[in-house]
Amino acid sequence: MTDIIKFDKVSKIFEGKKVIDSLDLTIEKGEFFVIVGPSGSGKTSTLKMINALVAPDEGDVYFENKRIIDYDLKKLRLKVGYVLQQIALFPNLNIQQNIELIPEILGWSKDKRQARSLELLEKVKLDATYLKRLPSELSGGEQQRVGILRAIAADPDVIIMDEPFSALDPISRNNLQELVLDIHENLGTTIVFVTHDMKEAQRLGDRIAVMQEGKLLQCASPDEIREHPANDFVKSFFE
Ligand SMILES: Nc1ncnc2c1ncn2[C@@H]1O[C@H](COP(=O)(O)OP(=O)(O)OP(=O)(O)O)[C@@H](O)[C@H]1O
Repeated sequence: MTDIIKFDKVSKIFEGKKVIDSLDLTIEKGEFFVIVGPSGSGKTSTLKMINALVAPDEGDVYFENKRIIDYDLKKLRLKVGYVLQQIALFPNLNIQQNIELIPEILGWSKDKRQARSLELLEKVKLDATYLKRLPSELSGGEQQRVGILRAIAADPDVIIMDEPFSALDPISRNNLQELVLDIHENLGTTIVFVTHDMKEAQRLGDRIAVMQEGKLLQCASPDEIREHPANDFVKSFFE
């Protein structure tokens, strides 16, 4: 296995408080990596370092063996698909335009873009009539499906997802968990997924990083954590 992302003694200070504390973490290519922890533990800040929305105050984050700070920002962001909790489709663009945003920036031809949109919609069981609809004409679960398609449309090297399903009802949530597992299995894309829900973490993750107050408590497979929790906090969080 090769590393795709590496955190090397990374700290972040916000308003005098160390919200990430000397984080060492390696994410392997093709892995479904879940970061879990209570509110305020530093999950989102950690995730945002991968697409340079947050910069470390100490240490370095590496992407494909190159320091994030040495990347051209636009190039980096094209390599990293981003799915947010709030459904972040552009409300005035139709579904097709939303999905084709990055392929268009990358200069794909119209035919290639359209073929990709149709292929992706089919993957999530939405028919071609959805192409011309506006986001407001879709349910929350459907919008989040399209949000995921937009993130994967141009085959990014990594998809980062920040609590993408927490605003959805349990059925949509379950369906979308299946969808990302399916995408992961079929495309083999590295996924870094933030959640505060340990059940979701166990269902999705090849490995889980458990954070508390900016510190990494344990990083291991779900089975390993279940069998050998690093401390009482991890144990109770897992139960
Ligand atoms: N831009 C910012 N300015 C100041 N403080 C911030 C900023 N971003 C995050 N923080 C603080 O850093 C700490 C960690 O926040 P972060 O969002 O990374 O945690 P989290 O584990 O993702 O939490 P949640 O599950 O509630 O989203 C929190 O105390 C938060 O208030």
